[in-house]
Amino acid sequence: MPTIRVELFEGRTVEQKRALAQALTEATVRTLGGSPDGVDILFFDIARHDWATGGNLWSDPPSPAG
Ligand SMILES: O=C(O)C/C=C/C(=O)C(=O)O
Repeated sequence: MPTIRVELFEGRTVEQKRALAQALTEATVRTLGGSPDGVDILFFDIARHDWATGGNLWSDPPSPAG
């Protein structure tokens, strides 16, 4: 069964996650076949101070140079 991990910044609402779970499940079944009951969606809320891109934490203010 396909299992999809979604790692995202904390703060999204249950309604947003419900809508995303439904959209991802529909897209998975449409693309791969099978049953919606066979698709698992796992959400992982990540704090901005636990996520870095380009060496910079998302919790830090952007540098003046961009
Ligand atoms: O929007 C989120 O929840 C996470 C976004 C991450 C990025 O935009 C990135 O890593 O570049």
